[in-house]
Amino acid sequence: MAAAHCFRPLHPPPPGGGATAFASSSSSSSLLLRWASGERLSPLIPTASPLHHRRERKGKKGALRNEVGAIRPHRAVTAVRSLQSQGREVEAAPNALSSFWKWAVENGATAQAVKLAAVPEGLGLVAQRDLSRNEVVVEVPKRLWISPETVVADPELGRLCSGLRPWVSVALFLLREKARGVESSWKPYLDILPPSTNSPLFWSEQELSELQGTQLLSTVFGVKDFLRSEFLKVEEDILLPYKRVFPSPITFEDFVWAFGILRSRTFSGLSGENLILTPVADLVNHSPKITSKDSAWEIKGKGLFSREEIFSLRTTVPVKAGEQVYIQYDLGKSNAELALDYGFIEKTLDRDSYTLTLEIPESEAFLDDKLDIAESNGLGETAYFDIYLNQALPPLMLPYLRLIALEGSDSFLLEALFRNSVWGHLELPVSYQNEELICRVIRDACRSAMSAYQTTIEEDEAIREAGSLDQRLEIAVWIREGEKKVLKQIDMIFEEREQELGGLEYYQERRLKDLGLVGEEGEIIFWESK
Ligand SMILES: C[S@@+](CC[C@H](N)C(=O)[O-])C[C@H]1O[C@@H](n2cnc3c(N)ncnc32)[C@H](O)[C@@H]1O
Repeated sequence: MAAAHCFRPLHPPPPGGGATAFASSSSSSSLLLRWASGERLSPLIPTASPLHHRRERKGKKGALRNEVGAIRPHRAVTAVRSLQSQGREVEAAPNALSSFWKWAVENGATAQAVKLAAVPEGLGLVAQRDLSRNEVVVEVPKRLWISPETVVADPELGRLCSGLRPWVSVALFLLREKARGVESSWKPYLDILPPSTNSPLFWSEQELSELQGTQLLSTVFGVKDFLRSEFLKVEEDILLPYKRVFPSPITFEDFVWAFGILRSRTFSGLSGENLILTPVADLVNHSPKITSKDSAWEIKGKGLFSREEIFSLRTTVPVKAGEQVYIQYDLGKSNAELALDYGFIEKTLDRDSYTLTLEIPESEAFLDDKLDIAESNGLGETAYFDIYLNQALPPLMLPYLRLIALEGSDSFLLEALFRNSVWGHLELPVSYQNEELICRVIRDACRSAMSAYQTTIEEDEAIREAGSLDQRLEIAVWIREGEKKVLKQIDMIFEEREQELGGLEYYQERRLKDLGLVGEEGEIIFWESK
């Protein structure tokens, strides 16, 4: 199977490349569904990804005693000959770790009771003593951050990169510094960065083929396509014309690497202009066991009189000596998002999701009215609904579906007279015909999406249970199994609904009850004179 021979557009076809839209079999219907996930993720991609649970704003929490001792380089030097990165042995210069710690300390980084060490996740931070919750473990002064400000202050890149998206300018900074080799003052940091992660952005065609039929695959194609167009722009405007600044060629793969580094190493809430790489703090790994919503980081002033900002990383749970300090990267991310951003998944079912994309077709006779109603309720011509395993459907989904499916004799609800009350009506079944249509279209779409996968849920389970999977294959199997389970769940919800259609109460019946013309059991009420 060659799934990845080309990148798909930002609006990718549905999983497996089948038909994009599903018109209902009713010839009069214009209900249109589009199934894809890439569309929503991709336009947001330029902002580097959140790494950890969001703190409302970059907080300057006033002066804080610098209570941490300097990192002593010798503490960091564990016997690491090669860094194990995501199951792959990555050759690292023997002294890379110690050089990195020495460099970080010389530039003002401090750490409390943690050492840098090789861990199953690559590199990580290991507690040197018992740590309580909320203890500061790493502090990184601003001069060690790599941010859009760093680029602006750069004598060569500052001018060249003005006007670029913040993440693109930081990516170019990383690539320029990498190319400078020993000339770069950032070399010790660049030397410990992994050459890739297990994000599907770095997978081979053969590895990607294991994702056949998945939304994640569509998203990967969409992101790659987006990255390619960004790369072609910077190549034309900066890389080729300014050979003096970029003497050696920068490839698309280099650009994807820089993007992957930003995506996997920036903390939640630090995106756009606030995007920063924070060497040392960015070595902290994620644990699914940490479910605390407490933020692990803040930005504050260093010392009582210093104005310099520092990035401060804390524990969010107690940690025993010798154990790794972990944080929760983002409670709100699905497994597909975790895979794309960081190259791992959580083996918990509540991260499995499927994004349902619904669209009011442009050909729709009542497009303006439907759009007006959707917009008044915080939705648009296209709406995305993340559906999670074992969770109820998003509350706005059914009203939106009923709105798209309104036609024929139900169209009176679109009249201006109903504008203030129509959403309330759409929250409940409108008519047998309307409700049946949405059930049929959703179930058809589920079946069509399911047919695009090359394995069944049972086959994936068997593959997983057989064990000893390569990490990337394990991600692929988990993702495709999870998506199918969610699709099956959606199908079952609408199957049950289909069976209930005859017993549901519809708009006209509710209206007659409101007018007192029909009783609770549907019986006609007569007014008889005594
Ligand atoms: C912010 S960096 C953490 C430092 C990283 N381990 C290193 O060696 O540079 C995030 C990356 O660490 C790895 N990582 C973090 N938590 C992980 C986990 N729970 N399972 C697998 N990999 C993890 C992933 O490669 C992820 O992209």
